[in-house]
Amino acid sequence: MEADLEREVEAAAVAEAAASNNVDSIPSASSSSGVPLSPLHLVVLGHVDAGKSSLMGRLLHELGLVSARDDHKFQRDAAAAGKGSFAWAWVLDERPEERERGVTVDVAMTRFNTRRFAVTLLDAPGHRDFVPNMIAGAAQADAALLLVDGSPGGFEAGFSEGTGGLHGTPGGQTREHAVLARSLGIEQMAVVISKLDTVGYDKARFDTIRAALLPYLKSVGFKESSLQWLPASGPLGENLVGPPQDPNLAAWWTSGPHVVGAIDAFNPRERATSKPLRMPITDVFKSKTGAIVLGGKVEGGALKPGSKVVLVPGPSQPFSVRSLEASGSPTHLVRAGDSVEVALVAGHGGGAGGGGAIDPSNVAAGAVLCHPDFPAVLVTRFELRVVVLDVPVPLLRGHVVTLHAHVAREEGHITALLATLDPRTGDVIKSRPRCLTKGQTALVEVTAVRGLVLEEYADYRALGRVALREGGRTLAVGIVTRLLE
Ligand SMILES: Nc1nc2c(ncn2[C@@H]2O[C@H](COP(=O)(O)OP(=O)(O)OP(=O)(O)O)[C@@H](O)[C@H]2O)c(=O)[nH]1
Repeated sequence: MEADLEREVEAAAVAEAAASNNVDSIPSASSSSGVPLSPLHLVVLGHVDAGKSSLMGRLLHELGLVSARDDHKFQRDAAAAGKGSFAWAWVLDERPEERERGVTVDVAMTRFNTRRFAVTLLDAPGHRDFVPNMIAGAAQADAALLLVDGSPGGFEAGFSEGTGGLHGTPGGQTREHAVLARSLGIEQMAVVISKLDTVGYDKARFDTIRAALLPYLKSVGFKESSLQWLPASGPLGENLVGPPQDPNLAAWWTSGPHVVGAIDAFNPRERATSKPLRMPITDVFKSKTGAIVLGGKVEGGALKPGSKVVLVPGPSQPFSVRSLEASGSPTHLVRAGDSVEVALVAGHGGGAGGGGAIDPSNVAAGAVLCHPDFPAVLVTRFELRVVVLDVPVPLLRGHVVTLHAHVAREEGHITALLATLDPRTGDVIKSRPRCLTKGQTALVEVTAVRGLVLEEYADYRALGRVALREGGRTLAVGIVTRLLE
């Protein structure tokens, strides 16, 4: 991202760390040897067919998390469907839906432990049509694996630039995912180059892809020191949990990390425990006992059974937390950074079937659970500092856009072009420009049709980032500088 955005991101990180009171060193899970584990939300990104699902499916198998029976079933079902080569992907892609759900943001979520982390894995779809789901996944993530197809022509397809003009084609998802991930707050990423078996594990191909991709990743705001690079193959099980076995790869990949090693090399995120409770909702369902259960990641604050909460937007009366689950296990405390399921009862006590005032089908993905004394506000007009991406035509006042913020999606339009800015100093270059073109940094005013839960970025990073999209393209990404209405 541009230098000013970068600075703000860093300043906010320092402020957040200072405010977090060190409650954060309390771990929420421990490894088999009793070593405390930090939570890590990891999103897997990459162009369609880059090998994301196969890699993660095989990794779960290598970690012993897929039973032999399921393994067999996936191979058999995938083969029967004429998609034998997709068998590993089915581990993640084929999830039975047992519960009666209201909203679900369609990002496959799986948990596993590494030596240092209790990982919540978010497998985001690579197809362009599913970029909104990818945004929801990346918005919750602390780090990313970016899968890049190393086969002949594969990298080039994913890294293609869009063609300009109104009817031009958008660029590959390697580009779009990288810029979105960075703008949604992901600072550390491991680039995993897959399918090198198709070129005999040619080191030159690995080096060429790295040389082409690194300048781009730096230009969108990743620091070189926060990037890792490694080869791996999901279907062939190469370099996932141990050193490569194929002699052609082992010949030159001698001291670099394998996938699990790269995950363990990420830094844990500071937990914003001292901030007001904010939990954007990704999932709503009724438990077997009839209680309303909300799923999502706690971005700030903490919760325990008995805590009073409100849903914004939602019914005005508070609810009580009846029980909590984190990483699939019941718990008495959840804090910023945890992925949780919160069972609610009506605030005045309720019964087993309490919380009935929330109808699962009426909860929008992106509603936010808050403390009743510090509720979030629903905003319809706000100011954004944006970087304009690969727009087919210049952006004008009145431009209709889809707004993506944390896991929320809402229709809106650009109500004013306030100024173009110097990306380094933030100084105004031109007030009230007539249009915005690719690469410009600008201050714009945006109106949302129905309202979004947003925070000013300086106050609350996780709820202060917005992406503007239209017709399958990301037009601009930015941070919320002022809430106006
Ligand atoms: N030869 C080879 N094929 C691979 C490798 N990784 C994945 N594939 C194949 O590539 C195809 C796509 O793999 P997926 O894992 O479904 O790709 P994806 O990135 O999850 O795809 P989307 O979720 O649709 O974006 C499948 O046929 C895989 O078997 C690899 O390292 N080598």
